[in-house]
Amino acid sequence: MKTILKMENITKNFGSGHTEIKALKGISLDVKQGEFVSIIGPSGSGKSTFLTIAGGLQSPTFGKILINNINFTNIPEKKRSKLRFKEIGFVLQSSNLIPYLTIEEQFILVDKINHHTNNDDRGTDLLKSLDIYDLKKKYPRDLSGGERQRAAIARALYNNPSLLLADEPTASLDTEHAYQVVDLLKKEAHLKNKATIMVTHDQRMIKNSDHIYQIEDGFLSKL
Ligand SMILES: Nc1ncnc2c1ncn2[C@@H]1O[C@H](COP(=O)(O)OP(=O)(O)OP(=O)(O)O)[C@@H](O)[C@H]1O
Repeated sequence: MKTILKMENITKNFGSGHTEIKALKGISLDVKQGEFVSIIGPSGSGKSTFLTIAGGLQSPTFGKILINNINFTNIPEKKRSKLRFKEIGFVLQSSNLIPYLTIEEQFILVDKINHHTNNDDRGTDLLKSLDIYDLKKKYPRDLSGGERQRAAIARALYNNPSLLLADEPTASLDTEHAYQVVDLLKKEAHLKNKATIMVTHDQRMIKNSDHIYQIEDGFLSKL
């Protein structure tokens, strides 16, 4: 299977001098098509920093990132954001839905940006599999935190990215919906060949992952 994400010796420092924080200390990781990878670690260990760097939302201090064999670290920002939009789906802790669009309109926006025609079946399937189909005409502000989170997951998947990066996707969900979300992410990885990384501190969610890693104090190790 093709390698979708390749991270080589990634370091991230914040600040300088005696206040410098070394958040990531030389992390290397390959994720292939169809792999579901979980990363666990305590609060402050560097999980969110790792994920945002993997997706090009911030740059590493040192090291190299390749997405589908394209060097993500040294291309111009305009090209990087285009590639990011096409290839990467983010599920972030703050749900990144557009506040003035209904849930179904969020999908239409994705199509417009991509110059695609609307794939109603795909949108319907995703909303149904996350139990939020009946909410499709509502705005994000009218949903509960957990429903918003699931809508953000549906939108990230709708775009059909080759790499899916999910930061604590089950944090605001009850147990039943948490398992439902993880099952869907796994299914997308295995059946639709997506490289998926889920960062979580919930040990219950990492069962059946293809690989499990731990981040501790800025270091990544395989479990
Ligand atoms: N923009 C920033 N400026 C300065 N320090 C930062 C910044 N972002 C993160 N850090 C620091 O880097 C370290 C790793 O933070 P990060 O948010 O990646 O941890 P985390 O494992 O995701 O934590 P949590 O589980 O609590 O979300 C922490 O010490 C944090 O304070």
